[in-house]
Amino acid sequence: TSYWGQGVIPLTGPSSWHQSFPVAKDGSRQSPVDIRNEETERDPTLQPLVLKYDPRSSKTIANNGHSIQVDFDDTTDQSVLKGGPVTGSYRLRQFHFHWGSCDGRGSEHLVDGASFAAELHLVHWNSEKYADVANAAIEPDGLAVVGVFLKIGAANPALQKLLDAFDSVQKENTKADFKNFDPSTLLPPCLDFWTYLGSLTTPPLLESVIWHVLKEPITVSSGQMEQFRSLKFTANKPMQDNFRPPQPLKGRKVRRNF
Ligand SMILES: C[C@H](CNC(=O)c1ccc(S(N)(=O)=O)cc1)Cn1ccc2ccccc21
Ligand SMILES: [Zn+2]
Repeated sequence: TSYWGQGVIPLTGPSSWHQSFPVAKDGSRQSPVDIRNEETERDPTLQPLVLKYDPRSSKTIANNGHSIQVDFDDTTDQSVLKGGPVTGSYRLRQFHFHWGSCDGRGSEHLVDGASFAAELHLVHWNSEKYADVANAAIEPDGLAVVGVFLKIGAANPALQKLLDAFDSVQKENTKADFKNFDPSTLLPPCLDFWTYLGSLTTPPLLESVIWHVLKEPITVSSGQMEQFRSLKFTANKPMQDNFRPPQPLKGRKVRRNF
C-alpha cells in the first residue's frame, strides 16, 4: 500500500491489478461474475458434465502465497473433463480454493448477489488442441474451470483429508507430497452447472476460461474454514480474502443445463 493524501491505494489487491494488467478493466470476458439466475438461459443442447478423475494422478499440495493448490500429473489423459459446453477433452492440472476472513464471504462467483464461504476451482486445459497448460492459458478455448461453492454446514470428511495436510504447507512457497487424493470426493452428487466464457480470476487474468459453476454446493464447517485461515500469506499474514469481486458481464449470456 502507499499513502497519497487521505486515501490508501492498495497496490496489491484486485482494484490495482489493472495498472499491470489492463485486461482487468478493458477486457470483455472477465471473471468472476454475479450469476443472476433469472437472467440465465436454459440450454437443452448442453451435454452432461463428465468429470473422470484418477487418484493416481495427484502429486503435491502447495501454499503458493495466494492459495492452497493440489497439482496433478497432466502428462496423460488420466483425469479429464468432457461434455458440458465443450467438445473434446480437458486435462486436470490443479485445484485450489478462494475463501474469506469470515464465513459470510469468500466465494468468487455470486448467485443472485449471495456469496458462499469459499469456492473450489478445478482447473483443466485443452489437451487435444494445445501442448501444455501455459500454451492453452493464452487461448480463448484453452482452459475449463469447474467452480464448486462451499456452504457452511456439516464438517466435510473429504475436505478434512486435505486440511490434515495443511500442517506441512503453512508457510508461503512450501510444497509437500499429496498422493492418491481423489478430487471427485470434493464434488456434490449433482453436476448441474451454469456456464459462460470468462477469465482467470488472478493475474494475468487471461481470457481463456470456459467456466462451469456447479449449482449444488458442498458443505464445510466453520471449524474447517478456520483451518484454511491458519495458512499464511507472505509476511506471515493469515491467508484469507483471496477472492476477486464480481466483474461486469458486458453482454455475456450465462447458460444453465438444469
Ligand atoms: C496463468 C498460469 C498461472 N495461473 C493459473 O494457472 C491460474 C489458473 C486458474 C485460475 S482461476 N482462479 O481463475 O481458477 C487462476 C490462475 C501461468 N501462465 C500461463 C501462461 C501465462 C502467460 C503469462 C503469465 C502467466 C502465464
Ligand atoms: Zn481460482
